[in-house]
Amino acid sequence: MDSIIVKGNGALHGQIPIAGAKNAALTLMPATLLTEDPITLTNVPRLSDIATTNELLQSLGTEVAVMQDGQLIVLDTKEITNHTAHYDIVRKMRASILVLGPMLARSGHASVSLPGGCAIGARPVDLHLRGLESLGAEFDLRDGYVHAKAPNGLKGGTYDMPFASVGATENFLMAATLAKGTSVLKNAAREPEIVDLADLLRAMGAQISGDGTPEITIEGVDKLHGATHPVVTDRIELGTYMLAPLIAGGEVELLGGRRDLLEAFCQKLEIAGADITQTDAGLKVSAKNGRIHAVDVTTEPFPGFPTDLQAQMMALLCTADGKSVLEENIFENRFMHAPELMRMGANIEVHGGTATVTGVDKLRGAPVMATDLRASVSLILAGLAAEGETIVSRVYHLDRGYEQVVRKFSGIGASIERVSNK
Ligand SMILES: CC(=O)N[C@H]1[C@@H](OP(=O)(O)OP(=O)(O)OC[C@H]2O[C@@H](n3ccc(=O)[nH]c3=O)[C@H](O)[C@@H]2O)O[C@H](CO)[C@@H](O)[C@@H]1O
Ligand SMILES: C=C(OP(=O)(O)O)C(=O)O
Repeated sequence: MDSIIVKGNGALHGQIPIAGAKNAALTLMPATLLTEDPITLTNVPRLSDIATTNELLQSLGTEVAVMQDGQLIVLDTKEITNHTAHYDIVRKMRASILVLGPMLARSGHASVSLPGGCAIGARPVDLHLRGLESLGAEFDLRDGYVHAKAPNGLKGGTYDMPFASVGATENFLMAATLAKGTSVLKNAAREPEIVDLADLLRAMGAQISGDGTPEITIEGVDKLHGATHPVVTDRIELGTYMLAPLIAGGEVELLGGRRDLLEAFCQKLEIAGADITQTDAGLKVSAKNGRIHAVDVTTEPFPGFPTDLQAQMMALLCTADGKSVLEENIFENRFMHAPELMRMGANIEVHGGTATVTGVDKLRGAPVMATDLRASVSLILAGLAAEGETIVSRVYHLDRGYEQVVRKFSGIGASIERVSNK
C-alpha cells in the first residue's frame, strides 16, 4: 500500500487545473443505461471510482471506450444484458445505487446490491426507493439486494422528499425521463451535479425543468438518444486546493474555478481572511494579511457549506487565530480526521456532530491515516505547513477522488511524494 509524504516547504505559488467532478461523473455515467445510443463524456476525472463505474457498467452490458488518457469516455449500451449490480462492485462504491433508476426505466426491472454504510455514516437508500415507488416501482429487499420491478413500465408521479438527498434526486430524475406522463420532485437537491445531470439528460432528449431549484418537473418521453457532454468542474477539488495557499501562504490560481459553484465556502474563507478573485482563467486565492482567523461552519445541502469540504476546512482552522465551531449535519460520523489532526498537535474537541477547534501556532508532522477520501486530503493539507514530515497512509482513499494529487500539489511548490510500501 502506498503512502504520501508531505513536508512543510514554505509559501505556495502557481496554478492548478481543476478536473471534472467525481460526484457528477458518477451519476452521468449510469445515465447511459437509459439509451441504446452511445454517450460521450469529456472532462472526465482520472480516478479509481471512474474505473469502478466502468467495471459496473460493463457488467451490465455497456461497451466502454476510454480515450485521451482517461478524460474522454464513450459508453454504449445497445442492450442491458444483465440486470444485477453485484455486491462485489457495489460495496466498493456506494454511488453504484445510481444504476437502479435507469435500469428500471429502460427494462422494467433491476436488482442492485444494497450499498450499506461506510466510514462516514449509515448511508441508507430509503429515499431513493420511496421516490421510485412514487413512479410505480415495486421493491423486494432480499439477500442484501433491492429487487425492483415495474411490470407495466414507470408512470409519472409526485414525490415530496423529506430531505433533499442528492442521490435520491438523481435516481428519480433519471427514472422519470422515460416514465409515462409528468413527474414532479419536491424538495429536490439543488447541487451543481444535479444540474449537470439534467443538462446531459436534456441533451439526450429528456424534458426537464426546474433543476437547480427545489422543484423539478419531468415530462416523460418514449426514447432517449445519444449525446456528448462535458463533466462540470469539481467544486470539491477546487475548494480543497483553494485552502492550500491559506494554510501554507502564497497565492494560487485554480484553473477552471468558478465562485458560483462554492459561494457559501468562499464567503466563509473571506471571513477567515482570504482574498479570492475571479480571473479569466479561474479563481485566485491568497491570505490577505498572511493570517487566518477562526470562523464557524455548518454543513448543509447546496447552496450551503458542503460536507465534502468540512475535513479540509478543519485542517485550515487548526492554525487559525481563535476558536472555530464546526457542525456536521449531513453525515453522522464525519470527524475521523479530528483525532489524526490532534496527533499532529491540533486542539480539537468533538461532541456528537460538533467539533470545536482552537487554533495553535503550528502543527507537527506525524504518521497519520484516514478512513475516507476527504479526511485523507485534509491530512495532506495540514502537512503543508506542519513542522517536519507527515506520512499519510491508506492512499487508496485519495485515488478515489483526487487525480494526480502529488503532481498538482508539487506544481505549486509543495514538498510531497508518493512512496510504495511493499
Ligand atoms: C446533501 C449532501 O450534502 N449530499 C452529499 C452526499 O450525497 P449522497 O447522495 O451520497 O447523499 P445524500 O444527499 O443522499 O445524503 C444526505 C443525507 O441523507 C440521508 N439519506 C440519504 C438517502 C436516503 O435514501 N436516505 C437518507 O436518510 C443520508 O444518510 C445523509 O444523512 O454525499 C456526496 C458525496 O458522495 C456529496 O457530494 C453530496 O453533496
Ligand atoms: C463521500 C464522498 O464520496 P462517496 O459518496 O462516493 O463515498 C465524497 O465525495 O466526499
